[in-house]
Amino acid sequence: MNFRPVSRIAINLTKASFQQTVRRLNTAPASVSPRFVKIVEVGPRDGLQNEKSVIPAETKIEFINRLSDTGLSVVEATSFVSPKWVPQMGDAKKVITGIAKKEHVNYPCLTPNIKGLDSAIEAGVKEVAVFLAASDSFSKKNINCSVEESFDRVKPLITKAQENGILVRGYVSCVVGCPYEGPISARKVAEVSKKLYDMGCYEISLGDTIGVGTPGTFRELINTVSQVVPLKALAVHCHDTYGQALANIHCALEMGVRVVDSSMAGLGGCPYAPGASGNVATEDVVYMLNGMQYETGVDLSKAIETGNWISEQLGKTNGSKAARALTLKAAAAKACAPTSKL
Ligand SMILES: CC(C)(COP(=O)([O-])OP(=O)([O-])OC[C@H]1O[C@@H](n2cnc3c(N)ncnc32)[C@H](O)[C@@H]1OP(=O)([O-])[O-])[C@@H](O)C(=O)NCCC(=O)NCCSC(=O)C[C@@](C)(O)CC(=O)[O-]
Repeated sequence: MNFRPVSRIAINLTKASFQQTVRRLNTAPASVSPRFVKIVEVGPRDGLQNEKSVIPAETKIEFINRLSDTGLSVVEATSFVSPKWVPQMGDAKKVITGIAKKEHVNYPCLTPNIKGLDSAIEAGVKEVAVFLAASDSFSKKNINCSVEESFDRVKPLITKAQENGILVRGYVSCVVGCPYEGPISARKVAEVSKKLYDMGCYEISLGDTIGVGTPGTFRELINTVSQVVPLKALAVHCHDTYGQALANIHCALEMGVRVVDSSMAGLGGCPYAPGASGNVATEDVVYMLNGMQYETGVDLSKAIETGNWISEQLGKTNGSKAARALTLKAAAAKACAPTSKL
């Protein structure tokens, strides 16, 4: 089942009804089927932003096109951030205008400020994401302002995006721990999440930026945040530094969350989160969800092909365990198959 893209529907609405309608439509999959989990693929953005070698725009474009063919309904494509801060994303316009956009896929892009939003609008982007943190120290390192100042920065951005019929997703980073401050309280995360939701973000993605969470901390986190933001508007974004990502996602699913961020081949990491590893691999998430009879719309074999392809382009081993196991299994089966006689 494919997730219904809302941007083209929402664009004709009056501003007053925009926010409510967007929320209703974006949470539709869960209400249509409680077994549907929306996967937000962040590989082209979070996955590649921290790569040291320059990745040609053509490779990024082909990556996104391949992702669009796997059945994913959301592929976060790039970031309109300062190239001085994240050089790898300096080709945002070339990438977003170069892809073959599919009707059933949304292609959100990160925008930290009005300048980024303006560039995104110029490039025809229909959905953007703002990214804040629950930790002042991380916020200062990542976007050069405190958490409080970041609200002043994104408020006019959200308003302008809505005036232009553009959807806004909100990220909250460091939801369990901060690389500079240590543990972060669930109450602080709830406070930032509620403020972002009230400002008009249709979905709040809870980012365990350095992957320190466990099902214990995730349970407390989701319990606390869901008291102020509806569960159906929450997503989880788990880095896998301590090998806890799938367990944390499982915990979130059991609590009713139905949106999961992940990155093909487990690529990723924030340049301003030292020591953090990649995101949970999309292939591993799909494998787990298939086994639990959840629906994602994602074709696992196409996802594995795409993850293997991008890993080859980057000269890396595919970080997905499911992809490695299934690729080896397929190779072994091929080697054992009787050769046909000519
Ligand atoms: C927010 C700023 C811009 C503040 O950075 P600043 O230095 O305070 O900004 P500024 O307004 O003083 O501008 C500095 C220069 O950047 C330019 N500039 C300014 N804005 C833009 C823009 N949008 N696009 C292009 N250029 C821009 C601006 O024009 C100027 O250029 P100059 O005049 O010196 O030539 C900077 O800190 C920044 O870009 N940070 C982005 C960092 C980033 O992308 N981090 C990774 C994404 S977050 C993440 O990965 C976590 C997440 C979401 O995945 C969830 C999780 O895991 O937790």
